[in-house]
Amino acid sequence: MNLGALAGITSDSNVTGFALDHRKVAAGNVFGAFRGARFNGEDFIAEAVRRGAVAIVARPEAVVEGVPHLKGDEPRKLFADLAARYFAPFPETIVAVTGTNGKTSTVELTRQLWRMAGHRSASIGTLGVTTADDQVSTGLTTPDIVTFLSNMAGLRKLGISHVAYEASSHGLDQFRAEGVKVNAAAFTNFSRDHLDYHRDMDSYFAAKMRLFDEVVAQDGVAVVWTGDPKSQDVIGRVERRGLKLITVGPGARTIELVSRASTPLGQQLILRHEGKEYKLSLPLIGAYQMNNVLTAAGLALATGADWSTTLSGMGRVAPVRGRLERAVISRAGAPVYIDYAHTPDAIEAAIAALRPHVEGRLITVLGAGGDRDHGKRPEMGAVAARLSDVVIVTDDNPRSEDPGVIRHAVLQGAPGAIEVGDRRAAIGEAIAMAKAGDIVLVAGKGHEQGQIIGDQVLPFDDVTVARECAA
Ligand SMILES: CC(=O)N[C@H]1[C@@H](OP(=O)(O)OP(=O)(O)OC[C@H]2O[C@@H](n3ccc(=O)[nH]c3=O)[C@H](O)[C@@H]2O)O[C@H](CO)[C@@H](O)[C@@H]1O[C@H](C)C(=O)N[C@@H](C)C(=O)N[C@H](CCC(=O)O)C(=O)O
Ligand SMILES: Nc1ncnc2c1ncn2[C@@H]1O[C@H](COP(=O)(O)OP(=O)(O)OP(=O)(O)O)[C@@H](O)[C@H]1O
Ligand SMILES: N[C@H](CCC[C@H](N)C(=O)O)C(=O)O
Ligand SMILES: [Mg+2]
Repeated sequence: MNLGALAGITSDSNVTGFALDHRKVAAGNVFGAFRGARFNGEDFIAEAVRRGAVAIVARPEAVVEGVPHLKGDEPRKLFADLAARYFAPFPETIVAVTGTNGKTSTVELTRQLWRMAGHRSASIGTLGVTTADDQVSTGLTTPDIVTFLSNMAGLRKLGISHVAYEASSHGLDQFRAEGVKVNAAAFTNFSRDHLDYHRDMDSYFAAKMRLFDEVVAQDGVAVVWTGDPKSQDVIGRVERRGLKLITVGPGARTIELVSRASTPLGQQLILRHEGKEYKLSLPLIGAYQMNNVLTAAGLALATGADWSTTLSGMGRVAPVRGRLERAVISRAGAPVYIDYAHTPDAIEAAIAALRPHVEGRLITVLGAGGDRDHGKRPEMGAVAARLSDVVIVTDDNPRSEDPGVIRHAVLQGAPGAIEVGDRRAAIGEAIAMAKAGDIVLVAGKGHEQGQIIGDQVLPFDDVTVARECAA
């Protein structure tokens, strides 16, 4: 593609791609030079040009010599828009989900509901790029903008018409998922996380709200879960911008949750839609999974699905990997659940999901990630201690930090807890102590396949380890 046509300048250069990292620049690439958390990409401009970059997208103040300088006050946004022109076309129906917890679950459930309605659908998020036939990991929840746009274009080439993606606060803040038309955007909930990256809760919330204020199309739809303290705030913004609004949850206008009762294998819901009541047997346990299913149903309706197809789809959803996944039943008869809870609110939601099924004790195994929000550690410990009968504090991706220091921080909130650093030993101990009627919850890693220690990723899968410990 011609640079002149792409960027609206005079240039005959041929554009062969887009690069964010100067080490990945190939001849003919447009290089985006951005200031990041660790490096200033502007320091690599000269090197990128030497490697064959045909244009540089950077702040007006940056120094660019030898090739056109495409200037933007928000250079990541400009880069995204140019890259989108290069990678287009994209799937015709695209929706995004934000919120502290529930994004992965909601995009995956949306993908399933679309599929059951006869569409070729995909999701992009923490689990990678998922289609009906395949799952490919990208390493991040919201991939970098080049990966994001090339994946979107690739999905369209595969014949996928519907895509749901996770918009993390980092991703929104760094313009990592822009340039495609977003037909609908959903809000799941808001609570503490990522205060290592965002200054405070207000700026964390503001980052998420870019999805509704700027990213979703002006003729798009907002889907809001009503059961969160921040829901009204989101609804207010959506109404001010004049977006169409779909609400789901308690007191909601579109899909109202009238009542909910746990059943051994799931939950029985009464829903109200357009004045009529419907009974739904949801094959997933836990209130939080119901929140995500209803939000996914809101997205399905927002993108043209009819109610009866959506309702019957909700009754047939398959579990999401690593979210309240029952790994094994121990020899003593205690079920062992794996859940990706890694925030205080998520620990509370995961425990609340299991409580109705506990006859004896709830034994929770948890840790907290290294190089992430420090303040959430004692809060996670405190929630686990308050709501469980036994707590075992262990390691969960210590990354560059001393694992003992992280455990100590979690234990500050859970003074009576048992400390077992090695995660396999901790899971083993929980399973060994569990009796019939007890339930073991192993929180924090869900679908993850590795334990990150320093720069190494050691193979580790909670589900497999739980099965091995129970064997
Ligand atoms: C803090 C953070 O979000 N960092 C992400 C961000 O990096 P950055 O822009 O700050 O990059 P930087 O390393 O400071 O470098 C600045 C610029 O110089 C460039 N550079 C850098 C070095 C060099 O030699 N040459 C070069 O060109 C970089 O490519 C970059 O463009 O942009 C990069 C590319 O888009 C991401 O890979 C990187 O994710 C890091 C690895 C990460 O761990 N991110 C996590 C915290 C994250 O994003 N998590 C969220 C939320 C999780 C959730 O709750 O779901 C996610 O969406 O996954
Ligand atoms: N609607 C919800 N309300 C409260 N907690 C939830 C909700 N949905 C999920 N959770 C909790 O959060 C965990 C992670 O869920 P999920 O992976 O869907 O969230 P996420 O927002 O994608 O997380 P991440 O920020 O890591 O990408 C679940 O295992 C569960 O413990
Ligand atoms: N997307 C989240 C995942 C956390 C998962 C947990 N296992 C951890 O390492 O803290 C993050 O990167 O903060
Ligand atoms: Mg996720």
